[in-house]
Amino acid sequence: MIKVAINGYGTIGKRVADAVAAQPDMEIIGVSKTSPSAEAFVAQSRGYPLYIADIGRKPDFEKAGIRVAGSVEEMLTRADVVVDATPGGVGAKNKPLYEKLGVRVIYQGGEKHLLAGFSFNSSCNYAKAIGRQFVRVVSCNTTGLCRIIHLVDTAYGVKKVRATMIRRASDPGEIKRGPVDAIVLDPVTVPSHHGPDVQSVLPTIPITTAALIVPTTFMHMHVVMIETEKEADREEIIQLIESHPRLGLVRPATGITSTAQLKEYMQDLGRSRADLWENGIFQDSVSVVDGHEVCLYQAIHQEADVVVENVDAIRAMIGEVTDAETSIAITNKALGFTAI
Ligand SMILES: NC(=O)C1=CN([C@@H]2O[C@H](COP(=O)(O)OP(=O)(O)OC[C@H]3O[C@@H](n4cnc5c(N)ncnc54)[C@H](OP(=O)(O)O)[C@@H]3O)[C@@H](O)[C@H]2O)C=CC1
Ligand SMILES: O=C(OP(=O)(O)O)[C@H](O)COP(=O)(O)O
Repeated sequence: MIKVAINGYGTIGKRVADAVAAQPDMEIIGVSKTSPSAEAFVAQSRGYPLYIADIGRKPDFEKAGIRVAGSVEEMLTRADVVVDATPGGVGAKNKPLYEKLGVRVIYQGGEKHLLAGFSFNSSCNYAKAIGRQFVRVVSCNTTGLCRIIHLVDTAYGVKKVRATMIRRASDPGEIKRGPVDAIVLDPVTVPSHHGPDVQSVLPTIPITTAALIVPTTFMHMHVVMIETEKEADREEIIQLIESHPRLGLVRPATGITSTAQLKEYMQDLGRSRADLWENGIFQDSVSVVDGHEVCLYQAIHQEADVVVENVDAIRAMIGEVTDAETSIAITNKALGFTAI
């Protein structure tokens, strides 16, 4: 069993922990937080040993009725792989400790590519992660872009990509973030970080991205336009999406035309935390213009799509499963996840 520690048991960390615990070849040996808030109670109820960054705060946790297993450093020494899901920038501060202990670490998209020196997406470059000490799972939007661009590139060759990300303002529980009544250009300049981030996984893809933030919490929405080398065919693209384990089709018959309805659909399907792990590609939006430009809308659930990628990254770093298809199949099966 691969021993996994989650350093940072928040929005992403708590989901990765549950996904890891469901795998046949992995176990959670500990999760960490800095403060005794609700997620600490969740960790305790799930039976995950809880470690804390500042051991001097142990009495605060114990007063709240939360058992503390030890310090983060103690947790790290017991792990084969650490998933660092601390807030963006904290992972960089943790690196000297990881280097000192010689432990394998997966960073998240809030950290810079150079911190790990390798950016990961299961469908694009799984095998290149084998044996690495540091890997970065790219951000949620970048993950969604990489999945669809790689599919189209493999089928037709990609000449150029243009994508606009309409981004959710905050995660549902983040009460202090906005905007409440605005459309924010994030950033005002073009490209947004997503284009260069896609190139950190798919270096040969010419891509320009723009990003705006709107006052919602459910998911991001992408407008994607991909110019192809070879002539593309709409029905064939739909079939390719249907056979991809991390791409889903939002079918016209569902009547779903929004992120809100898609989230409700996941909830009603009984998905853990109503999570959409796959790209939610609106089938009716898939079009081919002039034979060489693939256009589509896709919903990306910011809290969910990177979770399954983290699980595959763990397996790749350990190197016992050497191909992406096998790892993806194990991950999906353990979660009971079949793309919509
Ligand atoms: N949320 C999202 O939509 C997505 C986020 N990401 C990336 O994932 C990473 C994590 O983001 P997210 O889950 O949203 O963040 P959260 O703020 O939800 O969670 C961060 C967690 O880290 C803990 N923490 C903070 N500092 C430390 C520390 N020094 N040592 C150990 N634990 C610590 C926090 O505990 P406490 O609360 O007790 O301080 C909290 O549990 C970021 O890089 C982000 O960019 C990627 C894709 C999507
Ligand atoms: O990885 C994400 O978005 P991104 O792909 O736009 O960087 C997550 O939604 C986190 O975004 P945030 O930095 O607004 O919390």
